Amino acid sequence: MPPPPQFQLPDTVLPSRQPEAFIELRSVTCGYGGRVILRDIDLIVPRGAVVALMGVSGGGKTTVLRLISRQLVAMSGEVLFDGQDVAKLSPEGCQAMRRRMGMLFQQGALFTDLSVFENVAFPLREHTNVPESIIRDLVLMKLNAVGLRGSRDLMPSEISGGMARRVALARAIALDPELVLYDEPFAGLDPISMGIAARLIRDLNDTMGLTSVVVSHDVDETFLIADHVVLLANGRIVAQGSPVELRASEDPLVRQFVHARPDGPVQFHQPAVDAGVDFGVR
Ligand SMILES: Nc1ncnc2c1ncn2[C@@H]1O[C@H](COP(=O)(O)OP(=O)(O)OP(=O)(O)O)[C@@H](O)[C@H]1O
Repeated sequence: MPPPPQFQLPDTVLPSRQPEAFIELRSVTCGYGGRVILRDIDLIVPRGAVVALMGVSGGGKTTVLRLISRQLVAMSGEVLFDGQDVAKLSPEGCQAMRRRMGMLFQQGALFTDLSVFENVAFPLREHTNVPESIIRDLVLMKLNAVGLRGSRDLMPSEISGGMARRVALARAIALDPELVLYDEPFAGLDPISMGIAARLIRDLNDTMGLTSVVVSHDVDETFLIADHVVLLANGRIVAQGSPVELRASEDPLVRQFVHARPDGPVQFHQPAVDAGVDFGVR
């Protein structure tokens, strides 16, 4: 019997569909005071995606957020925001770029002397001249989006930690950003509040047409909502892929991370002199 005909499709028949990059890091090396923290990093955050930055403590996750928001300038390489090299922006250009970002940083606590309403209104009053009636509607819409319209008159001291995080989220999206950067949005939350916060990040991303970058240590919550997970260790991206791909990975470092094992390629003990020497038993 003759062999079946072989078909070879030319490469051009199957276009390689690259997602549109909203944020892109190209060969970025950066650090603080001459100390290199991230070395030759390439990273793409596609428009509309939820991308999670995860990995060992001190691995440089927050540093990536600082690069994107240009609080830190790379030693070499490029950081592109919607195609623009952020290092080349004028002070006005940088301000305009930051207006397109919402940031929910760990230390971004609420103003304790302002009500929930006033906390969310703050960026609108700072950065726009919209009349009071419109500010009211915008604030109530954002509070509604995080489920706290009814809590507008409470003070930060009168709400739970999980609610406070949601108010901070409403404040981060007050100016209708295109990108939201989250630094450890689940830290210190109980499991239920964590689940609510995670769902909110995903829902707001999709309903408001945002792009989100989430730094997190919480594998379960983050894997539930992320499209793409980037694992950072020792100043490099050591793995990346969808949550499903990372869970299925056989790579020892990925396995250690996903299954929260204390030992593996990342050691629990930092380098130290022999314990016997320190404890005087040898
Ligand atoms: N402002 C700074 N000046 C000097 N060194 C810094 C500064 N900020 C961070 N570092 C150092 O850079 C490294 C990476 O810090 P970064 O906060 O980006 O890590 P991370 O992965 O977010 O850590 P964690 O998960 O613990 O928050 C750490 O070794 C840290 O000590």
